[in-house]
Amino acid sequence: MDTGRDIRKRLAAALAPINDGTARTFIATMVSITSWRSAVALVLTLFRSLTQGAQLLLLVPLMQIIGLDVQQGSVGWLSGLVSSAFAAVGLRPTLSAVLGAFVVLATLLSAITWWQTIFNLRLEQEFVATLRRRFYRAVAGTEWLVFSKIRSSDLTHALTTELNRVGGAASVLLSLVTNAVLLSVYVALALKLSATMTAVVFLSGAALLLALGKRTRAARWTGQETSLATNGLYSAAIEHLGGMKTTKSYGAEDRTTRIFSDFTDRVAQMFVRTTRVYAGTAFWFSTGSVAILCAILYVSIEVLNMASAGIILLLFLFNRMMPLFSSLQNNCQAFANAMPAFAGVLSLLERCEAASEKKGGRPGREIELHRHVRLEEVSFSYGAEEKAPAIHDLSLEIEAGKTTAIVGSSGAGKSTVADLVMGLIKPTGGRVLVDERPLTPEYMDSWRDRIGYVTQDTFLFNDTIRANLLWASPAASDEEMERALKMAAATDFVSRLPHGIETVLGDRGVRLSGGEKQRLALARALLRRPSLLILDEATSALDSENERRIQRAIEELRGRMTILVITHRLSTIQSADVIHVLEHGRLVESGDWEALVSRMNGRFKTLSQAQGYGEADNGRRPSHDPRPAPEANLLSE
Ligand SMILES: Nc1ncnc2c1ncn2[C@@H]1O[C@H](COP(=O)(O)OP(=O)(O)OP(=O)(O)O)[C@@H](O)[C@H]1O
Repeated sequence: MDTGRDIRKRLAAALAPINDGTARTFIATMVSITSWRSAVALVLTLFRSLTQGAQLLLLVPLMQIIGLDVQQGSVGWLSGLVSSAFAAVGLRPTLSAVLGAFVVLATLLSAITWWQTIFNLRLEQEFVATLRRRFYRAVAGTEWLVFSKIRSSDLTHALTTELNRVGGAASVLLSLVTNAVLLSVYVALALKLSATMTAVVFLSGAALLLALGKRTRAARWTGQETSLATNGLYSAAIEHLGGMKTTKSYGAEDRTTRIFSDFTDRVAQMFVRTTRVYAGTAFWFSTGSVAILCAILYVSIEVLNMASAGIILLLFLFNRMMPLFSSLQNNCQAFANAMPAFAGVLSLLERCEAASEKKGGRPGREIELHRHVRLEEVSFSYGAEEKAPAIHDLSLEIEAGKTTAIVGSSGAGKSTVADLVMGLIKPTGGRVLVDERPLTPEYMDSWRDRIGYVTQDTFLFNDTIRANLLWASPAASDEEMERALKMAAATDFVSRLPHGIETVLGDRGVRLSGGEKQRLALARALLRRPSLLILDEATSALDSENERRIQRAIEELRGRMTILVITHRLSTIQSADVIHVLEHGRLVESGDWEALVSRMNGRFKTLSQAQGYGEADNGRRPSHDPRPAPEANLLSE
């Protein structure tokens, strides 16, 4: 036989899935976000439960009216209570008064339920929206290096599906509290009627809960598996849709469809399993409830010889209580099922918050670029697993008002230098200085405000061109936008679009060609009138005509703006004031074009010759088309 300790242990095990740290954190988070609204929800629940209890009590005068004896035992006490309530409002418990009261209470109950439904839904949505905003802010504020190591599909999955499930958990929790309060009201009434019978029902209910505790654990397991399966489905969907062109060109549609189908099957399987757990529970509860109700009837009539009014009232009460046990069990399962989603969101959130970029500082911490950006013996490693640092003891200068180029083979560390200059990553050794001021967190907002950054991987919103431009510089006027578009050689194609600057761009700007997108991204950067314009392979998708136009525009900016060009293609940097050549994260050569191409056996000279720049005219005029197919780029190793 189970000892008290055994039962306590089993009870703790049954409740473990909803009573662990995650559940406690969930409740604490929900209460802290919804604050006083949680208290209002509780008060509404209490009102609703009391109204339902009062409605049930109206059975007592009704039984009296149809001729049952309601004066015996505890029913007599309840009958006295109801009569006093009627007397308090100056009525006698006649049939019409009782039915009238019933209608009033039913209307009140419907009104409270209606209000509670909307209130709880708002509460749930507010909770999820706040959590979602907090999550997004944490993600956006995460240090670049940490962010770049998190799978974007994990973040998308957490922000969408998983946070929806967390919202579901909030709703379940509210319903769990409602059911628990209602059950307490019924229990209080039942105790008044028959302590013995209530104890029997409670023990039976508890026994059922214990017996089905395994199912709550199963619900948590299916919850975990559902999180994994939907996460897999998300990343597969994102990867497969993003790579559809490659898939088609490889004729691999069937293969990717098969991979995708596996994920889909897994998700379907997990949902079926979850429902099976719920359905099993419902089966055992309804069967158990009937058995318990029969036992109650038997004991009340045969053993306790209870009066008929008491039996009817108890039957009504227990008939309402048993589904509440079942609902509680269901709530527990659904809550346990959603907890892995919350745990996953929380773990990502904590990871992002722990790696939050410490920037912002005090107002007035302005930084200006008047003289130069200087890298002083800078080293940088992406992680302990890296064999050699990405940047090694690098010292170089980006002079204000000049155009500086960084060239080098693929993986030489060019983009890492740009990230260091922007302060997106911190040197593991050495310093980055702006006008001899170390680039520390308190200057970061001011510094980034002064940067225009254009990459090869252009990112445009699914919105109008105007909105895309204003995103970078919200106060820009129409004239400024036009000027920026002109400087980026984008005026022609924008004016040819159906609605000009008001044209809505498709998903990631798909309606535009790669070169058009790059020109818009450049216009957006120029609109900020940056002190430092960083072009990281920014003209890689442009044809020679547009590249020349942009180069001309950039040349017109000379002296007004500091420009850092990172490129494979030497055609874009012929007029750069200084060219730095990187190799394996080290600086191997620096100088202007003439100086570098005239250096015997110089690395740059070799590179320029490999790209078709001959001896004639100081190696400026390519001996053949300097623009080979990108994959044949001769700077790549
Ligand atoms: N987020 C990252 N995590 C780990 N290693 C990285 C990361 N980004 C870059 N690296 C590594 O650092 C080195 C320098 O990369 P970087 O992107 O700066 O080179 P790059 O010269 O810009 O190359 P490319 O011209 O091909 O863009 C490479 O070996 C690369 O594998």
